Amino acid sequence: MDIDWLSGPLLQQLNSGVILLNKQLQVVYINPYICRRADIQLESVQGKDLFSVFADAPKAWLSRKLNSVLSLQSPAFSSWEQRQYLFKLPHLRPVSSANQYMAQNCNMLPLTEPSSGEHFVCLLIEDATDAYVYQSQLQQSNLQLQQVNRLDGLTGVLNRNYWQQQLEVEVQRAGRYQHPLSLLFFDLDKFKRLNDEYGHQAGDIVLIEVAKLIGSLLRETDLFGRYGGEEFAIILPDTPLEGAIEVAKRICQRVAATPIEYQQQQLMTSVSVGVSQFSIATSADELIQQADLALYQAKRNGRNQVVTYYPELIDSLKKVKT
Ligand SMILES: Nc1nc2c(ncn2[C@@H]2O[C@H](COP(=O)(O)OP(=O)(O)OP(=O)(O)O)[C@@H](O)[C@H]2O)c(=O)[nH]1
Repeated sequence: MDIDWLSGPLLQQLNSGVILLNKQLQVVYINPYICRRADIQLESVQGKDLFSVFADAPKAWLSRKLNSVLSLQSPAFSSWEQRQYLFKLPHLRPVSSANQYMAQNCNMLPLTEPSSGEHFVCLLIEDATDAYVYQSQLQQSNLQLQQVNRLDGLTGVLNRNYWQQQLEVEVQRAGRYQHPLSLLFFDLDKFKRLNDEYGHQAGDIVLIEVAKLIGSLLRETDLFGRYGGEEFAIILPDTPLEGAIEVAKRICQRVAATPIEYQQQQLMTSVSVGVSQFSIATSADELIQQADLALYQAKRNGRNQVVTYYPELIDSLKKVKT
């Protein structure tokens, strides 16, 4: 059966793009799908160089690819994942779609006219905008999920797991570049009493507000995490001991001076802070232990104050415990 009649209507109605080029990469044919989107008339572009018709196409890369299809007589493919688009064409998704141009998959096929033996290259262009948009949304959701997995659900500061990973990173960085690094450990004072007196919900609000207040006193590069129930920790990169003590004192003063609104009541709280520094401590674990010991000492000294770790502290605490 002769099916020559098929090609005309098919090319007219095909829901993908077809561009036929000769060996000089001049336009022989462009189907209506592309003409409509590129706002061109076939008659006015026939015989013109592809890159004069589509001035934004990646000329060096695409002409190399098309010439290799012609010389090797083997097909080539360009995916939207590799190059989002070859030709700047509008897509048919709603305007709200973030992607301005049609993402494209493009097959490049070598063709030979049977009677003359002349070689051509045919580009078949498929709209891959849906796949592009879905993948972008997926990446966005994964990113959000990753963020959520790093944060403490109640206070929004870093969770313990992620905070500890960051401490390892910062300790390695400080060791490698000989940068100062300090650590603050702090714990709300008499928090059990506050919970018992005003209820657990009031306790939660206090944790949220204290975390917010302290977060506002820190630098962008400081890493603020929730270590346990009412215990928090802050990594201060590039911060020597004196700077860390200053931050710790500021935290102590501001928390003690800031009432927290809860059901028309003003709740007062305070924190005790332990400070340690990388140089005396030589690992992440040691930094934590030393800040924790200093915090313990701050509690023993009467709370609402800052204590810096010093090596003799271990002995004095051992004596207390025995
Ligand atoms: N509301 C609330 N309370 C919490 C949360 N996590 C821990 N807590 C409470 O925090 C209290 C901690 O009590 P303790 O360890 O005795 O410490 P403290 O009362 O603060 O006493 P000091 O630390 O010695 O000043 C407990 O009552 C816990 O139930 C939380 O997420 N929300």
